[in-house]
Amino acid sequence: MKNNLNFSDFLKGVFSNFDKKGVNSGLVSICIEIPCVNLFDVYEFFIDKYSFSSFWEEDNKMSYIALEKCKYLTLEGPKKFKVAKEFSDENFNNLINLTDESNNSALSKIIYFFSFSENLKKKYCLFDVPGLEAILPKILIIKNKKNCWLRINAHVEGKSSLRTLIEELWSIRDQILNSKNQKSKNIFNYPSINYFLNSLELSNNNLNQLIKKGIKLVEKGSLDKIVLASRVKIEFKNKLNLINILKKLKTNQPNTCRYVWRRNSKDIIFGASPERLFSLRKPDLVLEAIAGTVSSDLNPDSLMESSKDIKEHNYVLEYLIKSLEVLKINNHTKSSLKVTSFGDISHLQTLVYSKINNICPFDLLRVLHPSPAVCGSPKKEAINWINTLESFSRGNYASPIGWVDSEGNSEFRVAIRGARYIDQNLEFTAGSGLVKGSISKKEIEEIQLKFQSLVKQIFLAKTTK
Ligand SMILES: C=C(O[C@H]1C=CC=C(C(=O)O)[C@@H]1O)C(=O)O
Repeated sequence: MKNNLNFSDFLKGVFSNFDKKGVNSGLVSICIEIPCVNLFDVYEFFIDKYSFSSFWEEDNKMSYIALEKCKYLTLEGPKKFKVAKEFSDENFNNLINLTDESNNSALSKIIYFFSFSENLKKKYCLFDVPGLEAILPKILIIKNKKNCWLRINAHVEGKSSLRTLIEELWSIRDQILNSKNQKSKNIFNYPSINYFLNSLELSNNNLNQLIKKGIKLVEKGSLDKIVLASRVKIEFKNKLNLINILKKLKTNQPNTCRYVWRRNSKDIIFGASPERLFSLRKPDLVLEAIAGTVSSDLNPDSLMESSKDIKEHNYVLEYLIKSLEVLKINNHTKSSLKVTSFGDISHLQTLVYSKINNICPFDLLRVLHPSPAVCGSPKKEAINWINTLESFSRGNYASPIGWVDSEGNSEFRVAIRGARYIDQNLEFTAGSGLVKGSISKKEIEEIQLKFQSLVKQIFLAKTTK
């Protein structure tokens, strides 16, 4: 059925559902199952054809490519989670589903990217990002294990515009099925890895000062924990081989979520995040504490004996559990502490499981973000110190990126281990958690390790397919 689906039968089915809805116009959503495809082939084929796109890939879980915006909202100011919820409610209420999909993975989705915090630096610059971007994508190509779907959302006025939309869906379906045979012929001519690494070295001086100030704060007891970050900008005039970077990240950084938010060809955020903020498959909620770091080249099990790393980790874990209490979620269980490898880097990890009924993803976001994994403890004081000490506005670094579906299921990651390609530069940001007992040399090495783990994948992506 997936392969030999017939256009006129499909058209008839959608028209008949449209008639049953008793409307003549509105925001419609149409979905078809398609044969299993390789998302990299598909993304490579479409990436230059659409200005906006987003990519999301988790190992053995639902993954997608979103192309073009059907509905779009951006916002500044403190009400971003409330407004994000309103956007979600309004669009999912209005969306007229003209096809039935029994599989949850295929449901309509709205995708979100928030900024870390309000821009308190008050120095608005050209490359600032919105506090909230919420997008109902026009096209969604979804994959979960061996199953794939294509979904299209658009406003239609009457049957003839619905027919045009179905024809467009059908044409995209044909292009997806042929995308494997149409590889791009771009030549990617990257600078050498030494060029990247030298630029990272140059950032060391300022970083040293920053980390020392952070350590002083926690040693004095002004804060229990603070996560301070460094930003390195490298001129990058070449075209970015994003697909190969994603392939490298998938192979070399397992257990991460590979993400892309491509505002247009000149502004692209990408990375591979190890940090899940939450996963909600109603009623099951999973929170994840990831903090405490070691290079996977060293003995990762040493983390289990590092009191400094365990302390750093426990601030995150305690915060997650407190957040559940704030939301009046009283029952939870937690996994035992373990070390998980994400490629070059290993972290301490604890999972927190619970069941929820009436709590929406935006309540979770409001309470959970920013956790001490990327901010500190106490939260307010840590944010103030971050704004005082870091010389840049974090923008989307360390902020929630994810999706919410029409049933309220949701998944959010923290946008770390990434870079922003902007105005012919590559901008890397990475940080490290400081607690009593942190040693500045080690924290700087940790930040360098985080930079290098991504730089390596970008460099490796320049030639190999
Ligand atoms: C802040 C970052 O990592 C966080 C996530 C995991 C482990 C971390 C740590 O051990 O310091 C950080 O809290 C970053 O990669 O920029």
